[in-house]
Amino acid sequence: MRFDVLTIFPEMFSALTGSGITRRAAETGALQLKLWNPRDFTQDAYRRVDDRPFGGGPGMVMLAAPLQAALDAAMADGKRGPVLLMSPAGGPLTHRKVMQLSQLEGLTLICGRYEGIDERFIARNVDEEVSIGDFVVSGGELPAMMLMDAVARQLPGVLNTEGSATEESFADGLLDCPQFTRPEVLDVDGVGEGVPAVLMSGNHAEIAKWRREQQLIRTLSRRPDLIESARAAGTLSARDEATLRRYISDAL
Ligand SMILES: O=C(N[C@H]1CCCN(c2cc(-c3ccncc3)n[nH]2)C1)c1cc2ccccc2[nH]1
Repeated sequence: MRFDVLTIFPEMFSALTGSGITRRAAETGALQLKLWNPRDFTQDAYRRVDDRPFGGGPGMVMLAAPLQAALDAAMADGKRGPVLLMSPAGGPLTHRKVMQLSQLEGLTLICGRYEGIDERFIARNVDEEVSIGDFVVSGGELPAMMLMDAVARQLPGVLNTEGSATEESFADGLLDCPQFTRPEVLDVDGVGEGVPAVLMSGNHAEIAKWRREQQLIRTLSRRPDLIESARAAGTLSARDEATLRRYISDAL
């Protein structure tokens, strides 16, 4: 999948292509990233990408022209899917949205800085605004990298075990179960903490049952809204509902 990203800080994206799963995805070509710096498309000697806001007020606003020239160059390099603006005002990035985006051939992401982008550029070019949460960070770059990381994990061949992508948290709308690894007894402040016996049993049916129950219990206690969504989506089985009822009655 091809990502075209407009940013005045292209060097930030080495965090995505320089390590881990997304580094391997970039090396194998599963994830293709092309960065377009509006500063490279300025016409003035100072390579200006921002200016003072009309109407006054603090800070600076990103100029439309350099962004437009950078976007036009990206499009000339091959139109790739919708143009998304990373913004707190956007629709929430959810697992469902990530799955939808992962089906596309490509995406163009706009990363704003300063106090924002001239609205005329947004109105003319942006298909959709996407938010990673109700908070403001210094620029759209980190939100863009989070979106690309989440999408890349859903691309064929990116995760080692196919099961990971489908089994990971949110894939079935629930939070993840607790994970344990060696040592079998972990010395914490002189106290040996063990691992749930079922995980050491080798009984894969019982392990799967325990993990599903833990997912349900964790989700009910931390994100009950996700239980309602899963119920509405019809992804809770009769056994799941029985587990939830048992947990609730035990908690009363
Ligand atoms: O686009 C905006 N700001 C630009 C310039 C300042 C840094 N930017 C930014 C994007 C985000 C962001 C993106 C996606 N999800 C959460 C936050 N935080 N900060 C990009 C922006 C800031 C803002 C604040 C309230 C409502 C809407 C808003 N849009």
